[in-house]
Amino acid sequence: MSQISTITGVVLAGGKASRMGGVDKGLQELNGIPLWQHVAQRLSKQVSSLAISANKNLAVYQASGYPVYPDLLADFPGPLAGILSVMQQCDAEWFLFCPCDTPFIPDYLAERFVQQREAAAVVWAHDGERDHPTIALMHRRLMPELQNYLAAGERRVMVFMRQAGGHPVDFSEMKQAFININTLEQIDTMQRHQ
Ligand SMILES: Nc1nc2c(ncn2[C@@H]2O[C@H](COP(=O)(O)OP(=O)(O)OP(=O)(O)O)[C@@H](O)[C@H]2O)c(=O)[nH]1
Repeated sequence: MSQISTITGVVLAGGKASRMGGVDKGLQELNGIPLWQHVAQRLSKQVSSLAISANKNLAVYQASGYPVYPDLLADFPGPLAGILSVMQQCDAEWFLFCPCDTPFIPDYLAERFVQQREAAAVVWAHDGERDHPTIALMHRRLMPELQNYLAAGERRVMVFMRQAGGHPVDFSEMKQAFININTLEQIDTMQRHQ
């Protein structure tokens, strides 16, 4: 993998899932498999180790054998809080973050991120239409900047990543792989149309 030898993949499963009525989104099943596992299966083939960021049902996630890192910042909700908390608990250099609600991510995410990173400390996926800032390859040297950003009351992922000198990486040929699931009705519809 050119200039990056090891990457820790992280499934982000620690959100509130308010659009699902507050259930644990990662544990909702699509075709009999929990959403987080769909992502883990695709991600684990691309990285040297895998971890899970979760805040509820920790024992269920831990039963998978992967390390599970809860958020350490109770007052800082949002994906960036999960990202920072993982970096504080896991000393890997490079992380490939991916939300638990994108079950069809490409199997060449890491490869393309590494190839097209140039010198950036963070890059994220762009599907040709939309940015996906929580699908991102990120270096731990951004930790202090991220800490300051959150401490200043900021939450927006995209704003932070641009400010940190990052850039999007194009995956427009695989736009459908970035479908994300936010409601239980969406899961229902997908299963009915298969
Ligand atoms: N660790 C952690 N992950 C989070 C947090 N908030 C969101 N995420 C994750 O970030 C990804 C994108 O989250 P969103 O869909 O924007 O938020 P959500 O809480 O999952 O869902 P909504 O409340 O319906 O917006 C998902 O994988 C979430 O699990 C958080 O506070 N901590």
